Amino acid sequence: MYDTNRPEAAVGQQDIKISASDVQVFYGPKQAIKDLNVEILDKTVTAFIGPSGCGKSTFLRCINRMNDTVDTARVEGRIAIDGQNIYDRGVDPVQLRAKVGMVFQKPNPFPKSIYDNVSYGPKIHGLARDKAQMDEIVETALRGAALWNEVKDRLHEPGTGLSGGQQQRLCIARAVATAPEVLLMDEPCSALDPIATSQVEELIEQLRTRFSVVIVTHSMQQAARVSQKTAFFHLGSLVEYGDTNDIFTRPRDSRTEAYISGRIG
Ligand SMILES: Nc1ncnc2c1ncn2[C@@H]1O[C@H](COP(=O)(O)OP(=O)(O)OP(=O)(O)O)[C@@H](O)[C@H]1O
Repeated sequence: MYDTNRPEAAVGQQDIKISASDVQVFYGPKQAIKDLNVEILDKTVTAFIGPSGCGKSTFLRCINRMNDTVDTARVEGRIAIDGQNIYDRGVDPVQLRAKVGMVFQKPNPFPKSIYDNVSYGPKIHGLARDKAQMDEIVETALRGAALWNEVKDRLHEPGTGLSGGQQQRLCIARAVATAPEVLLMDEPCSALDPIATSQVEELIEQLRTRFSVVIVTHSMQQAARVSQKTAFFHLGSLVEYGDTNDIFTRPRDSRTEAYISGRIG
């Protein structure tokens, strides 16, 4: 039913990058995530799938503490990156977000030039000594986001003047410019046409050679194409997590089976 003919051979014994234990998330009195435990691997694409409102984005946003910005949100439990609990008092969320980048559903470039969009993060984190080094960071990030050739002659034009697909790759360049270790993507292709979607999917395949990529997607075809691991969420619980191939061909839980066969959703 789904194309699961992906480079499985490339999935070996990767290290655990993110480890979540007994995570509960509340918005006011309402519980959005219940008793979540999961280990997400380095250099792997992990897809979060499940019906609308099941908590995929909520959990994704816990991984870089974006939920700190929601007044009513409360996160309990432990989420560790390389063994360090990101909710420890000493962790600075701004530093954390440089290490754990995020790309949103709707491309959201700053109202600045293409160059400034990409140099913004490196600038606030002091990653460049001088202009020459910043130029290099910007070029590397744009190349890494497969956008350099399209924009190299218009770096000082507004990022908002690019097409939707180019804007999303610009947002990916902006996220990769701070040399993150994890990239979180919340339905990154939902506003893109099929050509731009396949460019972003090809990019995801390249990005995972460098870091851990976690993607929320409503498209099961996309999850099957881009991910090696899949987590199925339902009503705030992580129901099933495993190799993407197994989830789509031999789901263990009847709720997963019902979702992938289109009976719930
Ligand atoms: N800022 C918020 N305040 C209150 N409740 C929220 C907030 N954000 C999400 N929720 C609730 O938390 C639950 C999980 O939402 P979440 O957005 O994580 O689900 P999702 O699986 O990503 O959904 P979708 O696929 O529709 O994007 C839902 O019941 C939602 O209404």
